[in-house]
Amino acid sequence: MLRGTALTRATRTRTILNNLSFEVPAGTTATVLGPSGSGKTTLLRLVMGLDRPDTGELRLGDQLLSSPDRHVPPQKRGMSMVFQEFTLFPNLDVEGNVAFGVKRARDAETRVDALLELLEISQLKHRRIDNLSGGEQQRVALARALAVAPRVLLMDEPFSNIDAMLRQRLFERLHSYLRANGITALVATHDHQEAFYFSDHILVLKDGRLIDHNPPRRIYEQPANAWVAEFFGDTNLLTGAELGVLAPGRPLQPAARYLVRPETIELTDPGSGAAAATVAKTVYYGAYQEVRLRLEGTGPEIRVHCTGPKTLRVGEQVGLMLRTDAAPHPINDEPAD
Ligand SMILES: Nc1ncnc2c1ncn2[C@@H]1O[C@H](COP(=O)(O)OP(=O)(O)OP(=O)(O)O)[C@@H](O)[C@H]1O
Repeated sequence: MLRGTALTRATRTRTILNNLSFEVPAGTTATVLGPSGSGKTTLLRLVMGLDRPDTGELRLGDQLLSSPDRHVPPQKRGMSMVFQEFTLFPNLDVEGNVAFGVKRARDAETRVDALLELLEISQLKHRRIDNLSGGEQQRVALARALAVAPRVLLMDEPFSNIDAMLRQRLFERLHSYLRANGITALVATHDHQEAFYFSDHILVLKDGRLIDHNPPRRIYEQPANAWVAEFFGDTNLLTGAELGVLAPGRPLQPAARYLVRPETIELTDPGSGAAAATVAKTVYYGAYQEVRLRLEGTGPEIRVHCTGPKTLRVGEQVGLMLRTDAAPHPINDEPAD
């Protein structure tokens, strides 16, 4: 278990990490998600031991790694970190880079070859670093970090330079590899799709505070507040009174606000459903069509994601209702810390 307790890191003028407490169970992957400048890299550097907390403690299992008066140096933590800007050795080839920390191990060559294969860079084995693409260098950096068989792998935006198709494939393989080898991982990203795919838990950071810390489905369906709801996807934030129009008979608090995800609203033929609306705008996203609706009478604009072959057009009349299996989540606007 990697455990941070009340970690704070500040400069003279500002607080970068504010009283962070979290747990990452051994062998699981957690992503650290947040907008640019929210403190993700600082948290990873602190876990790696490249930076020290001003207050709080960091432990791996029973071992105290960091506290205001104790600091285990990075090379003694059994961790590897893949940085946002790659730090490869330009004078060595790909193999030399990946083998750097394991040269003396008996199975070094097999281990290096297996990692090159895992990350689809075997064909680059004898290439120089300085003529590789950004995505290729990223994979070399990842292979090098795994080669030393770390207990904990820290990755800062590890797939930012890799195209979507390859990224998906590498995700799957890396995920299985981490699981099979019992490696605990902490991955910083600002891409929520990447976080959904990859994580057992997501740590959501905003302005240096941990505002949500839960498995992906919980974060998407029952986020800590409206900001988290919006960061993780399109939202409708409706009062109980507004939502009641789409879901008659549901027990709702009229003045409370509810999160209603766009895919939990069903469009029906005009004249059917719970309410009537007109299509005000549509955007095509491939897997679904986003439709913005104006309810008859007054009321908020409603966003709906429609799948299937039917294309809706601006001005068209539709019926709509909350899906019977949807569970609207009451939203609390106070940060949950
Ligand atoms: N050594 C430092 N001195 C002063 N400010 C710092 C220092 N390190 C980080 N910061 C500031 O702390 C904030 C958090 O930085 P950090 O790099 O951790 O954010 P991030 O979430 O990783 O951002 P990005 O997604 O852009 O990489 C930023 O506003 C940054 O400018």
